[in-house]
Amino acid sequence: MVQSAILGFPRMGVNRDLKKATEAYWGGKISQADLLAEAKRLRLAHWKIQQDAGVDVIPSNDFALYDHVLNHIQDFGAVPPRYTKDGLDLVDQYFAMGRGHQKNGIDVPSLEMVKWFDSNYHYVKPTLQNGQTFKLADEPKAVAAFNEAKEAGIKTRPVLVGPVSFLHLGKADRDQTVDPIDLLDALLPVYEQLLVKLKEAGAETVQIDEPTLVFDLPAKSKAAFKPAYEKFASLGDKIPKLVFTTYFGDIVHNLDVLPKDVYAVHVDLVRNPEQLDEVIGALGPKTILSAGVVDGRNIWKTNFKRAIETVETAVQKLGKDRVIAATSSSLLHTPHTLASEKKLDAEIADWFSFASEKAVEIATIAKAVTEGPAAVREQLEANAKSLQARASSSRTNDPKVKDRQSKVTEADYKRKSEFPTRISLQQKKLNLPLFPTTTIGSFPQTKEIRLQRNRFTKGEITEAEYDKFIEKEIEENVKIQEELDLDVFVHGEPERNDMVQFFGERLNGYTFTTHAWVQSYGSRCVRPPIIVGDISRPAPMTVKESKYAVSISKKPMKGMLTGPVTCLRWSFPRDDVHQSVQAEQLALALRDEVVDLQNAGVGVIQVDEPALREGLPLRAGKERTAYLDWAVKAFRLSTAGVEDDTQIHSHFCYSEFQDFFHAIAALDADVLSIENSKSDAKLLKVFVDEAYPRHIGPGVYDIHSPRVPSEQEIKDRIQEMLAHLKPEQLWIDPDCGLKTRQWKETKEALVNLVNAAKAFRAQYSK
Ligand SMILES: Nc1nc2c(c(=O)[nH]1)N[C@@H](CNc1ccc(C(=O)N[C@@H](CCC(=O)N[C@@H](CCC(=O)N[C@@H](CCC(=O)O)C(=O)O)C(=O)O)C(=O)O)cc1)CN2
Ligand code: MET
Ligand SMILES: [Zn+2]
Repeated sequence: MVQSAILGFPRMGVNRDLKKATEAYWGGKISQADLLAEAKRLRLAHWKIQQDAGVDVIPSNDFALYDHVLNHIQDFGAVPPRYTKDGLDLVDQYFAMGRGHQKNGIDVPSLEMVKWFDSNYHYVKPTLQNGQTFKLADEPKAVAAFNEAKEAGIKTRPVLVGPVSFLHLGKADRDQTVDPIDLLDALLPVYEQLLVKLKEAGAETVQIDEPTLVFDLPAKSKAAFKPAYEKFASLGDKIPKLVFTTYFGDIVHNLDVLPKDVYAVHVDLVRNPEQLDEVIGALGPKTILSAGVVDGRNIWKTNFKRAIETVETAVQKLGKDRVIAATSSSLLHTPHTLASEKKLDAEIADWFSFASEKAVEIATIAKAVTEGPAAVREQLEANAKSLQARASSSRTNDPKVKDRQSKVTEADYKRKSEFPTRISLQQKKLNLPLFPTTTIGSFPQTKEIRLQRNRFTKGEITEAEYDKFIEKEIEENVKIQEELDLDVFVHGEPERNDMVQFFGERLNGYTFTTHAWVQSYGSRCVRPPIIVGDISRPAPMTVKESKYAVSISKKPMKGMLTGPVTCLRWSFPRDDVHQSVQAEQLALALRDEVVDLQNAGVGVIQVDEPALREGLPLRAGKERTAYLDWAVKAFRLSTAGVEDDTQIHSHFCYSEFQDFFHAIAALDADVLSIENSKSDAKLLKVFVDEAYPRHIGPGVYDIHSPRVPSEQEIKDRIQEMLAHLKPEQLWIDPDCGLKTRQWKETKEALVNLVNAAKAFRAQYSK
């Protein structure tokens, strides 16, 4: 029979229960025992959902209190010494690595956190030492979770990040020179012990995630697969059978290192259906194919007909016992359940499927193949009807939008003059000092702000009352910035629930949800709005607040928008229209907003594109070139409508600019602010090597953690930057927006930032 399998389930719970519990624990409101009990309750609830849906293979150890890669860092004894020296207990040590720890005389920043492949999820980077040794934890989380499920009568398949991916996704610690992949021999014994323990606990199979196989790997990483999996093969029955799992791309270019003697190989056939034949051809003689046919990254109902055909194609070649029907990746990237959405238009809701619904889908698909379509006739018919209704719905199509797109010309992508002309006009108007200071946009989203917004959403206060409240917040933000003596102000974004959802709620062509939360990092979640049709702007979206902010401040005020590519990437996009078309529609809507802001007296406008880098196709080549072309064009289309003396800023909070520099330069933004504080100034080198001519503010401190950087630390950062950049092109700012921070630490950090900038200003204007 064809089994159904899920590669991972969202962790937050139906009401973001995990978020609430971890934040309550951090805030000292619940005990560690309470937190762990809540986590246990959630794991069990999530296994039950999958069991009730009829899923055959249910994952365990996909759960994490903060991040699953961080779980491995701790369980493998790969904790950098700065987190072990203070004697924190294991849970607090774990959170210290995730978010830093500054309490009772202990002061450690967090480990670096970066994007998980091309998703909006972030993982904690394994951060390794020269001569790193590994040691398996006394109670590895994978074993504990397996046993926990077993006690509840549920047999699960533990999930591990594989050794090659664990190392490849890691890095050498600051001042260390080790190439992580060289640590393979040191690491493998820990996997062996862990796999043996899982086998002893009763695990028959283990899902071993090696998604790095989808990359163009450096030779050393690629060569590491063979010894690693030969080692596992040599352990025979002492360890569970391995399901070698890849996702988010095709593995055709790396088939020469695909292990032949693993029990099963999983591939993502939603992203890359075309790899099916070649992968089958490269399987070992007994290896099972796990076919990823239900999308782990989007919320559209699965096309049953197509998914079943794909699985059947595999069955024809391999037989029913050598095929598993699975989700394409973990369902981590999808919301918990559609059942929570009480306000969605019924017509549109019928097009969606969230994690809990996908569990039913994958079980249905497996059943259809095993028992024949008659066994699930009703489900197949209902599915075909939904898909047909969506395809023919008038709500997806807007001829006016298409007409405007057809009229875009080359001139629309270009500013009136080149940068040197623009910057001198801007300088005349703005009159900024050397090393101008600014922030990235948002100020703390306080409990009070959320509460008032919640009351407004529920109709407990009127729009006028809510607007008044927001004005008061803006006023307060301006006052604080005056006191801090920053140079370019922001209004603070108090009116925004999220930088993407806010725009989704104001654009035609979008729909949005009330409960469809997806984990972004740690306890932080996003509610991606859903693009269902052609996009247009019915009315200005941000002008009211920015105009008000301008009217009450003596210093230049920066308007704040989310760029077209980021709006696209952090939404659930349509799957029936190419992403470039959706980006262009967003760009045209934003272009009107940019011009409206300028005409309302906003002289500096920041168009954030933090997701531009994350959208870069994972492999170099034609696809990447094409992406960069349309993504850069979308940004330029959204910003090029302004006069020369309007200063366009853009912001990027994900580093790794090496393979990406030319695209950033091609945006032609007057000022860039980029995340830098954790990347050891190395990333700046590319800006020097390429003689980047425009202005740039590499972040001087990490905002993801409540830790306050000292003035000296910030000065050291600035000094490092000056080794690479000219004083007249340097701006001083934090790494990213401050919405997740408390006011206390925000003010303290910004005081230090402004003082550091002033010290350099004094030094350089002598
Ligand atoms: N979309 C997106 N992706 C991104 C980022 C981003 O800002 N947006 N930033 C980067 C890092 N990721 C981040 C992701 C989320 C958050 C974040 O702060 N999320 C908030 C939720 C933001 C939000 O939508 N807030 C809503 C709803 C708030 C809420 O929980 N309301 C309560 C009720 C109010 C209360 O009493 O608190 C409820 O609904 O139950 C609002 O402010 O209106 C959180 O998890 O806490 C920050 C950074 C990368 N990716
Ligand atoms: N303007 C946005 C903010 O400050 C940019 C955030 S990028 C994730 O919140
Ligand atoms: Zn940012």
